[in-house]
Amino acid sequence: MRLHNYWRSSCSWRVRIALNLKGLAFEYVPVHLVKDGGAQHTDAYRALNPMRTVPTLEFTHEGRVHFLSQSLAILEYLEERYPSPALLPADPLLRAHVRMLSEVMNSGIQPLHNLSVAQRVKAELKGDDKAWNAYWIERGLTALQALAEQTAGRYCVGDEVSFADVCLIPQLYAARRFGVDLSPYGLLTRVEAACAGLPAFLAAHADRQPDAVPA
Ligand SMILES: N[C@@H](CCC(=O)N[C@@H](CS)C(=O)NCC(=O)O)C(=O)O
Repeated sequence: MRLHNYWRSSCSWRVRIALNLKGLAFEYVPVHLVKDGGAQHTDAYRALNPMRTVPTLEFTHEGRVHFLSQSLAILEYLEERYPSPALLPADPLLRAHVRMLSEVMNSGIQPLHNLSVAQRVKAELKGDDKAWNAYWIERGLTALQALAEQTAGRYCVGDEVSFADVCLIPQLYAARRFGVDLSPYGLLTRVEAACAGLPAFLAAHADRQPDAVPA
């Protein structure tokens, strides 16, 4: 498998964690989102992913090369193809809770602070992109924590790592990056601390990737 991704892209990071948790080796293919206007906008990359976003997972299945994008679709594919260890609970209701929390981040937070959105807020609307990002992240994390209170154990849903935790860790990194005060989010940062020591999470961390830029 080859993962076309970027070190501090939260969506890429989700897939790196899931691949690591499932023990799946992958080749790291960096896609620089900023340098020279962004490699995601090149014809070569658009042929793999017309949405011009990372991640894209490239792999061969039954003799054909596939390019799968949309991080949650990739997580679902990995879960079905490589079910152990499970990243969704067996119980249908708890699975729905995991998906609900994941979607809060996937469709309710990340798209609003995505690079191309923030770039337009700044360039076209002459707005404060950092304040814009922080606003949507805070609003989303407040909802996320209230929702997670229904199910949290050691992790977001019970005591097993799930998609929700896989989405949470990069989301909190992005929150800090945009100056969000995480002190009101005790439940979320407690789950983050529980994940932090797990090897799969450690290896997937943005700062440890080959294309990471030291602070
Ligand atoms: N829903 C997509 C979102 C992908 C996405 O927005 N990726 C960001 C990085 S986290 C990106 O590539 N942004 C590039 C840009 O906005 O130009 C997914 O989950 O994969």
